[in-house]
Amino acid sequence: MTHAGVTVIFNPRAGGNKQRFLSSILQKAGVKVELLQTTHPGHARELARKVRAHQRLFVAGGDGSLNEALNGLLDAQIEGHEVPPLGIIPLGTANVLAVEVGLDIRAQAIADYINNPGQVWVRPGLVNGRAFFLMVGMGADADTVANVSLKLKKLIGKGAYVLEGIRNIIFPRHRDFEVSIGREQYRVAGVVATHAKHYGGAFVISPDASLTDNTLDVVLMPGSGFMALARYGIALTLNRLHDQTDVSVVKAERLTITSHCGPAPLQIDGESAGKLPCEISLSPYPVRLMVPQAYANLSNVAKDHQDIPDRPILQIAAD
Ligand SMILES: Nc1ncnc2c1ncn2[C@@H]1O[C@H](COP(=O)(O)OP(=O)(O)OP(=O)(O)O)[C@@H](O)[C@H]1O
Repeated sequence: MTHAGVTVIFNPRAGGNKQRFLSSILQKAGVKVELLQTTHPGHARELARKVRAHQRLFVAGGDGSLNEALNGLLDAQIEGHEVPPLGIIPLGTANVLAVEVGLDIRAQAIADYINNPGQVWVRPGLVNGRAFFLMVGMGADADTVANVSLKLKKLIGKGAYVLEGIRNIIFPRHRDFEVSIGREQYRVAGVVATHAKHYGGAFVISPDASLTDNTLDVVLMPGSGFMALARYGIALTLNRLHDQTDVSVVKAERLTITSHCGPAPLQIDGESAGKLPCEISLSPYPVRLMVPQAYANLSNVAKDHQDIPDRPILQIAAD
């Protein structure tokens, strides 16, 4: 990759303030960066929209900040601009995208990645017009994200999600959805449409999913009782959710989901955002994601094997 200027969007609230860790990474990388600090939720989107294509843009924060920056790039693309490649400096609580692409979280490894990233093309997901890199979910997971105590998250990090998740298994709020994929209809208690293998950290939700595929894996969970929800939760922590006998994983480019239990919340890349009904598809605007070299090489080997072109095929006018 050529040595373009580096812009870093930093969320000082991600994962508690990790400014010192960021300074140490940038010092080790030895690059001069333009550092843009967010001052409010949604700010990363505004900042990313203005970063031009000749820069390399890194988001120092969690998956939520990365999602905002991704949406800023989508805004810029819709306005007709070329956009910069996007990378992650993982400072958040769960950092699922960093886990997905195998980015080591030690300062020196991140510094090496900043200086010498690989690159893959990704067609982000779109849900009701909002872009996502990782996943969109509804049911116990979205209720958990919507109701997690921010005070507790500050104190115990991911543990706050575990406690709220258990509460939502015992006292489920929303668990009756209808998923339409092509001509098929599924009545389920929970669903996650994922572009990533990983979920909630290092848990594997769908081993066949890939950020660089032109499909999403739709994980359908029909069981709505306490025992079923508890089993799904435990199976997820053992990376075995996908092979529960009542769970199915369907590959899809487009789906719609409606609620039979009122205006249920959505979680998008781990943040609570919007409510059902929703339409999910893949964005016609691909982005360049900066990843560790090993991940880029593996993706390219897989592409050679499957004869997939370098840049994703656009389907703007299709179906
Ligand atoms: N200056 C700020 N003050 C308050 N909130 C902010 C600020 N900048 C960004 N945010 C918000 O912080 C939220 C959480 O950020 P982010 O996802 O990056 O960190 P995290 O939640 O710790 O990590 P993860 O998503 O990996 O669990 C985002 O929704 C974002 O809108």
